[in-house]
Amino acid sequence: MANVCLDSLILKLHDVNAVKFGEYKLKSGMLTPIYIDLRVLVSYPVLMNQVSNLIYQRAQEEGLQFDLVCGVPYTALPLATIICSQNELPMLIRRKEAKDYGTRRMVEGSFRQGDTCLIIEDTVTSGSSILETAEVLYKEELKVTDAIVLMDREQGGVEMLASKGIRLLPIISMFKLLNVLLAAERIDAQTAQKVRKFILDNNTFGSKEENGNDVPATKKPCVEKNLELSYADRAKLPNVHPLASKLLNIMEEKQSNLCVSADVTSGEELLQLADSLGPKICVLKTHVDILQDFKPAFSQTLQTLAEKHNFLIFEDRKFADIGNTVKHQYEGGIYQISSWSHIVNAHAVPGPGVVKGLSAVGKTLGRGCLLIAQMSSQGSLATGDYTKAALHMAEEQSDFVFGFICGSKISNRPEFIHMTPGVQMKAGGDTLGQQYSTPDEVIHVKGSDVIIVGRGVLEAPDRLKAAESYRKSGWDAYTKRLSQSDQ
Ligand SMILES: O=c1ccn([C@@H]2O[C@H](COP(=O)(O)O)[C@@H](O)[C@H]2O)c(=O)[nH]1
Repeated sequence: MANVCLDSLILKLHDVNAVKFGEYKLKSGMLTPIYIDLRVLVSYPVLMNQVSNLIYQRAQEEGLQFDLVCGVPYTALPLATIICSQNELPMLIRRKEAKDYGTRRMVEGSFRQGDTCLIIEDTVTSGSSILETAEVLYKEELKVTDAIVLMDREQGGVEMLASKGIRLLPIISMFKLLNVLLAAERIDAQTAQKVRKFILDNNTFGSKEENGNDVPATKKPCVEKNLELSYADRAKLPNVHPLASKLLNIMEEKQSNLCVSADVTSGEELLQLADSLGPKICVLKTHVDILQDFKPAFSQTLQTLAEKHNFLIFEDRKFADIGNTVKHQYEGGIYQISSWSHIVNAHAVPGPGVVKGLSAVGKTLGRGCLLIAQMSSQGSLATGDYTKAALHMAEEQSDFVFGFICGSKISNRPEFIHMTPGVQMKAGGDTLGQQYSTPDEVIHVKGSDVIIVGRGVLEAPDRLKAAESYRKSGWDAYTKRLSQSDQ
C-alpha cells in the first residue's frame, strides 16, 4: 500500500473530523487526548469508497483466502457492504441482538458450516468488538482467521486477537497517523507526544477487563508489567538471550544505558575513545569500514578494552543480503567481524534468511543480532507493517535475535532489548536527514532501553564529560520510568 496514498487518506480523515484531538471522555470514564470517530464516513461517499478499496486491497496483498465478509456492527457495516458489492463477494450481517420474532438468527446471510469469514472493522483498541463478532460466527460453525481494521490505536488489539487465533491486519497505525499529521503541521510536537505517551501507557492487552471498542483499559498491565521489571530483573528471565542478559547486567552494574557510536576514521583514535569512555558505557558501537587504517591487531586491542571496562562491542554493519552472502561477510573478508564483535545488526528486508545466515556463524560463538525495525533518518521506509514484520522475524528467531534498532519500544517482550540511535541533548537534526530525540524522550517517553549517541559525544569539547552527561540523562530517564510504573 503506497505511503503517499495513506498519507493523503489520513489528512482527509482529519479534514472531515474523523480524528479529533482534545479531551474526550470514553465509556470507561477515562479521558483520552485523541478520539477516532469513523462514523462520520457515511457522509463522505468518496472517502467511503477509498477506505473500502484500501481494505480490499490489503486482503489481496496478504493473499487472504475467505468465503464471506462480515463487518463489525455498526460503523464497519457499510464498508463491508461496499467491498462485497464492488467485488461480488457474499456478505454476512451480524446482529447485535436477536429479534424476538421470525428466525431469531444472530447472523444474517447464506453460508455453509466450515466457511471462512473475513472480519472488517473501522477502529480497534482492545480488539474485543472483533472477538465478540468472531464468537457469534464461531457459534454458527464458521471459521475466522483474519480481520482487517482501518485504524489501529496500537493499544493491544493485535496481540489480544493473536492470542485468540485471529490475525489482525491494520491499515493505519496510531503512530503513523501522528507522524503524518505532525509532518503536515496539523498538530504540534507536544500534542503528538502527549498522544504517544497515552497510547504507550494504556495498553489493554492482558487487562482483566475486556474493553469495548475505543475504550482503553483503566489498568495498564502489558506495557507496565514490562516497565516494572528492572534491567537486572530482565537479565534473569528464563528465555532471555545470554547476550541480552549479559548486556542488561552490565547496564545495571555500571548504571549506564549509553552506547557510544565511535564514528571516527582512525583506529588509534577509536581505541583511545574505547579506553577513556569505557567506564561510562554499556556498548561501544563501531563502523569498522570507515577506518582508514584497519589492522587485525585493532580488533584484538578493542576486545581487551571491552573486557577491561566491561562493555560489549557492536559492529553496526547493517547486513542486508541473502543468507549465504551475509555468512561470508560476517565471518570472512578483512574484518572478520564475527571474531570480535559481540553484537551485529541486520535489515529485515531480505527476509528470515539474513538472520539464518548470520546465526549459522555467530550462534555457536555466543554472538547476537539486532534487527533494524525502524531508522532515525527522515523519510525512512522502515515504518508500520515493515516494523511489524521485523518484530515477527525477531520473534521467530529469538535464539539469535535479541532486540531491535528502533525509535521506540516496539515489543512487549521484556527479553528483547530496544536500542535507539538519533539521540542528542537537544531534539533536531543534521543537514543529511538524521533526526534527534533527547535521552528522556527515548527512554522515558518512548520506552527504549539504550541510547546510541555519536556526534553528541564526539563533537563535544570534552568527550568524557559529554559521555558522563549522556550516561546520567539516560539513567535518570530509566529510573524515572521505573518509579512511575511502580505507582
Ligand atoms: O536508524 C539509524 C541506525 C543507525 N544509526 C547510526 O547511529 C549513529 C548515530 O550517529 P549520530 O552522530 O549520533 O547521529 C551512526 O553511526 C549511524 O550510522 C543511525 O543514526 N540511525
